Amino acid sequence: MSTPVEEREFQAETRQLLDLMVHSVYSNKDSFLRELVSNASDALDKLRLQAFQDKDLEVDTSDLHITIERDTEARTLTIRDNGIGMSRDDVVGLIGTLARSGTAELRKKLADAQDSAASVDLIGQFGIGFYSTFMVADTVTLLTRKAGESEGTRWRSTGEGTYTIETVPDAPQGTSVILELKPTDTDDHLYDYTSESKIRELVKRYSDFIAWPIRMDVERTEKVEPEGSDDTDDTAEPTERTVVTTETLNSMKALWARSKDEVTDEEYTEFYRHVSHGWDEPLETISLKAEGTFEYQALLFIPSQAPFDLFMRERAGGIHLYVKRVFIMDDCEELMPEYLRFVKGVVDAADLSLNVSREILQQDRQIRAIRRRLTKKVLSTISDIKSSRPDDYDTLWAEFGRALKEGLLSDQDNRDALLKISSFASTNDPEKLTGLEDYVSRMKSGQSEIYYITGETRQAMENSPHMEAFRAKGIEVLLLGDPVDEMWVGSIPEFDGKPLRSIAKGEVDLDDDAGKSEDEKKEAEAEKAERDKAFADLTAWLTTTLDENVKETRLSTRLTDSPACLVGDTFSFSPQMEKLYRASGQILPPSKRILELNPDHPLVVALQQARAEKGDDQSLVDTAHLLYGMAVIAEGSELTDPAKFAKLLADRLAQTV
Ligand SMILES: Nc1ncnc2c1ncn2[C@@H]1O[C@H](COP(=O)(O)OP(=O)(O)OP(=O)(O)O)[C@@H](O)[C@H]1O
Repeated sequence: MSTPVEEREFQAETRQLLDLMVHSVYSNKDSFLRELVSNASDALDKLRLQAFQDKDLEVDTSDLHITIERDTEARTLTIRDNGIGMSRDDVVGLIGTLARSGTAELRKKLADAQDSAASVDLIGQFGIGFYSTFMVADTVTLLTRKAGESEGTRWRSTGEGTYTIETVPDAPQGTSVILELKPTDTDDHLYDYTSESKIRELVKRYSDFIAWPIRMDVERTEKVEPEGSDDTDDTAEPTERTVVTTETLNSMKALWARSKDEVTDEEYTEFYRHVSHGWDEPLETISLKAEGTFEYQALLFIPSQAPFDLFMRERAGGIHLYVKRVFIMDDCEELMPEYLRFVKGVVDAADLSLNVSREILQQDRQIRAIRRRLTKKVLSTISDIKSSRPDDYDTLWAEFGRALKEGLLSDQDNRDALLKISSFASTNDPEKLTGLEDYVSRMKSGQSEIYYITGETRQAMENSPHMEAFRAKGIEVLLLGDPVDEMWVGSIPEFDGKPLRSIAKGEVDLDDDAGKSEDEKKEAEAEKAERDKAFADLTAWLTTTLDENVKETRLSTRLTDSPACLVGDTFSFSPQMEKLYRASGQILPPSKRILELNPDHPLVVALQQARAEKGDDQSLVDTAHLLYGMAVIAEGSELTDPAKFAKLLADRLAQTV
């Protein structure tokens, strides 16, 4: 039964996106066909799988295919499939709104995009699938019926604010998208999409590998022998007639089953776009074939651009699983560790059941073996890119480094490989990142540890008091500024036999004892003991006075300019780590740290003298709290009671002006 035609409005952000399409400045308008064929192919995959899993579903899957129909007179192009189809609710949810995760992100980015060129970049990042039809069509009609349902849905829009939707009784199962084409305008990259040769070219270029036949009616001229002609009459000329035949335009060859030298870069790129729903180019293509106990083929891609949802909980998956060319699922998490979630592609395993479920996959020995091998292969490929294509490596690291570093925490087996392909900011260069091997090659003679500091910004880390002695002595320090760095760095003891050491924890000894004689060493020790003794009263008094926050006070060897700094025990949490834990809702007991004093700083020297003269005077107690507060602020941490600190400071300044 038909329902009345209902007119609805697009969501605001959908309208904005459509507006971008209708008035598109995106030059590759041809790609609408790839998007529609890709959707149709997905719909056929889904139907085949559903029919296999649900024996009660009454559908004919004997001739699943895609048809392209051209009408040169009416200037329409129709892309039809007999796949899974959509219910009315599906149409409203999937086509009428931007229902996918990331909508908020897209909306924000569209609002931020200053000009149309910037918006076009967003197309590459988000992929806009079905809406790309409005680049080439004035009006788009979608007629669809879901497998197993009796009624269909017709949706129609000009892409300008509203669409109409109605229930129709007579839609064939599957989906047809009918495009009423804009006039041809080659200057605007709008070609004649009713032309046989154009469609042929586009299918070949974008969709040749699609596993389902893409059929189109084509006209052929045939010679016809004149009627009544026989062998004796050779004067009669043969005439010609036009016949219409249906041709399959694509080769349907699974790209992953072909050897790398048989496939062009362009074909790989199009396949990558099909599996990733991306519009960018792959940075690297990895083709892999395993024979023997577990037979499988894999075709993997490292993208050149991170998807917007790389760090979102609900993100689009990466690896499609096939079993002997039959599509099984499009997000097979079991085949790739979480930290390599940006890798896209296909794995076609020979020995799995078509009925395989997620639960089975999680237990499956073969899947685990494939995952191990794929992980190693991706990491070794990144390592190759790092050594042979530094610019590509820089892109890769900028896009995916944060995700890769999660592996340092979660993937013990590949930790060394991951450390080797990782890069970090360092005091060695204001911009260029460094690898650990390079750091080690620059280590000073006598330096046995790899030094690092963690913090929220490069500036805060570089200006932290902990850095002073390292700067003065020209010792390189890695600047680890990602929240994920806090997580892994404490769990990795060393690289290449060199311990990783936080400059904000434990005691540091930067004095190079190697060149000293025994006598010189003894002399230095005696000097230190004497200084400790001279400041013993002050350090003990500060520990008691600041008891709430400080567990020990000692003289520092890491300060040159600041009066004091705070350090943790070697295995304690850093303040940033505590903040992360607290932000994630964990309850941590308040932690106390060690206050280190710079015995050469005038403030510390004056405080020591004042202590000797005034004892427990309240003004000295205030100075102690100010000293502690300054140390907290200088390392970039937050004061627990900033108002109290500000008041102490104001009172003190009032006495000096
Ligand atoms: N031919 C079709 N048959 C069945 N469902 C379809 C068809 N075309 C689109 N859909 C449904 O509509 C959804 C939205 O399609 P759309 O092309 O906008 O985005 P997408 O394919 O999910 O992703 P992308 O935007 O990255 O291409 C699809 O995910 C699918 O569920």
